[in-house]
Amino acid sequence: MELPVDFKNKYSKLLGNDATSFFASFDNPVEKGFRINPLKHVDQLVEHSTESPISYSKWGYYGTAHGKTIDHQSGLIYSQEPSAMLVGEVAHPKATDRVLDLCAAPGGKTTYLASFMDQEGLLVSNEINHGRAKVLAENVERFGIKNSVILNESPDRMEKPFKQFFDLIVVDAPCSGEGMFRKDPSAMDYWNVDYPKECANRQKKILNSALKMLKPGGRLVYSTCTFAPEEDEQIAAWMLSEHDQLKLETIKRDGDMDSGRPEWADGNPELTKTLRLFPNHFKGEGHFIASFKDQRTPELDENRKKKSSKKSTLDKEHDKLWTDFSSLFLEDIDLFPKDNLKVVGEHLYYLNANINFSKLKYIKPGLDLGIFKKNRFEPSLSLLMCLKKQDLKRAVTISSEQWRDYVHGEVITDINTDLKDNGWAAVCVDQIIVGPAKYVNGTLKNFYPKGLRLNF
Ligand SMILES: C[S@@+](CC[C@H](N)C(=O)[O-])C[C@H]1O[C@@H](n2cnc3c(N)ncnc32)[C@H](O)[C@@H]1O
Repeated sequence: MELPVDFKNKYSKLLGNDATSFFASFDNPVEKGFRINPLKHVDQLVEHSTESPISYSKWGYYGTAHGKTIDHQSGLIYSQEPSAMLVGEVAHPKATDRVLDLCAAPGGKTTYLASFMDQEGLLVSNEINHGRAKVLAENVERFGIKNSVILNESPDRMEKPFKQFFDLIVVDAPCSGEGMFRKDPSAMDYWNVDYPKECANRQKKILNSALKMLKPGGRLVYSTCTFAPEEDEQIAAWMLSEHDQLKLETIKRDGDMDSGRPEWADGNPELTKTLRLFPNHFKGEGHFIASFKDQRTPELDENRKKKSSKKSTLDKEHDKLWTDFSSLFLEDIDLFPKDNLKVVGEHLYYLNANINFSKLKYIKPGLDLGIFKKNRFEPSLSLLMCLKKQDLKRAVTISSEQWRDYVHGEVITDINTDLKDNGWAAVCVDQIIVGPAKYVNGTLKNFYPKGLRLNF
């Protein structure tokens, strides 16, 4: 790979004897990986092998994730480069935390964080770029994250509505992307020797906003996919010197992981608590991670455990349509307590938190359960994706050959089911829920979203 001359000069100086193997590693193949989604509670993948587990990731495996498969399309797996998995591991939220993923698209870190949270707590995923935020929403939908909000905001506009709100914030910052040169050589096109400094200025702005949203006592995990000290150790050093309340937490390292280099910043020995991944030492792309803890005493938050009153906040008509649907479709209608439901436009959303959306641009103000259409309720793919088969009263199992016809958008005719009445059904392949359909006189009318349909 032809690396920029200025890049080679810079890292020859910084790395000394190690520079030769560092540059040589850019000619090695990219390491691929995928993760299993624990929210799906499915024991076995259909099309992927789990022979090569990644030691430091609870859900990670080496190997390629294939897109046009039941595993991927139903959210059983998420394709992620092995180094990026470590960011989620370091962040490691508690199930009940309020978590913000501030630079979230396409959703690699968000889906990792959700894996720890077991559908509890609150996960707000924000992406500044509208097109990328839409992709993020699709990935969150497929992964089946129940307690999710997706925003399309710039971090500074979030400071006020979310003042000291989050227990954990992940800033997977936009960066000069040097660690991705091998995976995506086009990242070299906009690289120049001053680019890391420009990125560092933007990172400081994003981090200042993030810190305003962090609760006293909270944690902030910062990561980049670049080798540039300006965006890595120097940003960590700046965080410590500008914000007295912050301390670095030691990130546990295996032998092939490097620590941050104090001498590449202000010499503060604390910086060895940060983590660097070099592709000539580690089986993955280049990454940097720092984990900060706010030292102040957490304030008690009395409003946190809002108890469900089972009282509907919906108007009478919407309440009836949802109740009619959910009592026929779900084993337990309290999976979505009524005081956490709200109608926005014609859509019904579930959200287990009080967020004032009036000044926020959002893609999804909660889990999109479905849409009200003239006297009926139509369930969404997002609703089905966050359920387990045992949550359902109405499921129809099809074969994996029929699945190809289903995601292609066809009516499924040759089915074997105990269902007697026509109406909504979840389409399943074994234990895996793959999407919605309407059971009509022995056939399945296809409601797989048009925008997601696949051609084989
Ligand atoms: C490294 S990527 C995030 C990857 C993501 N966390 C994942 O794991 O899939 C950085 C993201 O920051 C977004 N971004 C760019 N400028 C930003 C800004 N000023 N504030 C917040 N985010 C920004 C980019 O659009 C990009 O999606």
